[in-house]
Amino acid sequence: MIHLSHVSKSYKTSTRPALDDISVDVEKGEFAFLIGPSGSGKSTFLRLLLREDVPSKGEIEVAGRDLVKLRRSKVPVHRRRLGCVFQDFRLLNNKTVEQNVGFALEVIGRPRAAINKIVPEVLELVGLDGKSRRLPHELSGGEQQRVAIARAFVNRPLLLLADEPTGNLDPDTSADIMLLLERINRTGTTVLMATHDNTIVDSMRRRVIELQLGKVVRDEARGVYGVGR
Ligand SMILES: Nc1ncnc2c1ncn2[C@@H]1O[C@H](COP(=O)(O)OP(=O)(O)OP(=O)(O)O)[C@@H](O)[C@H]1O
Repeated sequence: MIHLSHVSKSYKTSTRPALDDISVDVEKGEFAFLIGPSGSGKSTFLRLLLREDVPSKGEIEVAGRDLVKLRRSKVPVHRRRLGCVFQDFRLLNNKTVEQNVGFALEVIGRPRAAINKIVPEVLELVGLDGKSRRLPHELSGGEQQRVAIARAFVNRPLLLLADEPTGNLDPDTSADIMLLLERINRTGTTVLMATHDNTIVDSMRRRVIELQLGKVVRDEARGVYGVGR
């Protein structure tokens, strides 16, 4: 699903590369954590997968697409096959829950009848049935993140990228969000999650890819957050 081969990324204004000769493969259906201290390159990694940027060196393939050769005009089609969730939810504040989720289908031209059928199903999956008419500010942080996950999942993406999705949530709410991401993973969606949350990583015992100063320093099948911590 994700194939990186000898990928480096240098920013013009920075002396050391943000990513330095990274080779990583993530298979279809995997659930993997991307961890590492601030500045280790996690966001850069995710940005390359989204094709928000291109590597300075190396090869990247996501869902069978070569992202280095991908034409600019094909980038939106690539992004539609991915779902994204962020720490700050990024909902449309003037739209209701169902409109936020439905919008993801509208922009790809799905007919209204399909949207009206799919949105309630996905809201039920994320545990938000009954709250479809609320605005984001009428929801708790955990509920807002559920809306963001519903929106990311409504197109049935092959790959879900999550950048610190529990960063603004308390531990109990974070655990609920992780159950939801696991449920989504069980539908066959590959999940890659960047996080600083050691409790979550330690409790899930999934694959851990650890970056430090732009290099992969650990890649463990059932890892914990910190070795020996
Ligand atoms: N647009 C940019 N221009 C120049 N340097 C950048 C840019 N974006 C990131 N960097 C540098 O690249 C390195 C990796 O940053 P990145 O944001 O990928 O780390 P991170 O692991 O996501 O950190 P955090 O956990 O704080 O979000 C850092 O040294 C950062 O200063």
